[in-house]
Amino acid sequence: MASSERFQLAAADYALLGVDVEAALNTLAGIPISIHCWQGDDVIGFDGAGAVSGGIQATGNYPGRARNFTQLKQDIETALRLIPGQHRLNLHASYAVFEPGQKVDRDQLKPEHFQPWIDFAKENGLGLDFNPTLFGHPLAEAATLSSEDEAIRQFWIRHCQACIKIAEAFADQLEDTSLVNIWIPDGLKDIPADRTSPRARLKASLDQILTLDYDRSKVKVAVESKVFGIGIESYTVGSHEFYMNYAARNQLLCLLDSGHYHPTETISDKISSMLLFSDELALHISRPVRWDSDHVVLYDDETRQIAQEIIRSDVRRIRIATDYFDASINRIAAWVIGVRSVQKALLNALLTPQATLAELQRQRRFTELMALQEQLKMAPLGAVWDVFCQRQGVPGESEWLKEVQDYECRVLAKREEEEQV
Ligand SMILES: C[C@H](O)[C@H](O)[C@@H](O)C(=O)CO
Ligand SMILES: [Mn+2]
Repeated sequence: MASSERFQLAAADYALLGVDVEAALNTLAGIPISIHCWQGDDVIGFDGAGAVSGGIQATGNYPGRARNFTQLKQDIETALRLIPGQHRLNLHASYAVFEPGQKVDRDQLKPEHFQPWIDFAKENGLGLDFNPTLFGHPLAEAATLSSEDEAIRQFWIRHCQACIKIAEAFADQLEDTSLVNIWIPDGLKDIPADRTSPRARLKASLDQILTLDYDRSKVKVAVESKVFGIGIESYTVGSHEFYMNYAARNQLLCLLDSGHYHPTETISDKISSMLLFSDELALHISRPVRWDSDHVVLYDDETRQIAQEIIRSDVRRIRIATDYFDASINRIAAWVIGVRSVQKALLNALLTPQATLAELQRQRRFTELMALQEQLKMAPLGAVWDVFCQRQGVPGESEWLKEVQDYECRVLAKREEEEQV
């Protein structure tokens, strides 16, 4: 059966449930995802300041890692051709592009070091988001914004302020707001004697960062918590309670990463609570497997639940980003699978008869609610997704991988050969 016929049948099925498929497709086309640049090179960056650190790890050794701006840009362009819709690019400060001999340390970064990225964003109609990089650097070996060493703490404060100014340049040049997300790896391997002092120093550091004069209508600052990391198993300075309170008191965005909570704790359950108290919320959609392992996002239960909560709340108040890094598979495929999975989950949520389900819950008709929720799992989502891809000019489910494999032979394999010469 032709895809258009399958689509017509699917649309008719959804109409019986009271769902308007065309409206769902229009909404989906307008939801940007901030795609993390760091999947392309295993979070290494270009500034050569140090290997990835801070309790995060990209495991695997798949050939073809991007080694420089030109390669990473080419890989991102390839992935974008296989991802439907118009999106954003999420950069880390460690991806600054320096002219030969012009390298500066992270506290001295300026917008000019990101001009090639801004130009790239303009060419591709992308928004830009940003992250100070407080890991993979000699001054991040112990602690950063919570450091006992005043010189180190000030270095990272300057770095964060520099990043806010860079994001302001993104916003100005792209005429679009930019999110700056602060995540730090500070914590302790073993049982602390003093939990308060590092948190007090982190609070003072954030306060100092925010004394910077910047345009809050253009740059949105977010803070990202974590329950633990490798090597900091016993105590994380930037805990959820710390940042949730800090964000609320300072009108910042709280960023929820799906890998940063206890294994049975889900961020899908947090979205509705957060939005009752904040105008906006930021998300890192990841896939933790037993720990914050940053596996590629799949169309799995929690991703679907997150998407349901985004759609049931207000998608315009939520800044959605991906965050994972898998070095064991083709990195372009990793981007494509992860971002398309988030989009499929959003489509599924948009094709859900939300009002009917909510009414069943309100009337406490839980048997019917459960039966309908199960019925919906069999709904013909795939036929609608294929047409979405077609209309957006990207390959469908059974077609995109061929293009990645072709790119692997033409481009990625050559990188390995060049590296060996
Ligand atoms: C590289 C990112 O900034 C990092 O993944 C951070 O967002 C995080 O989630 C750390 O676990
Ligand atoms: Mn994250």
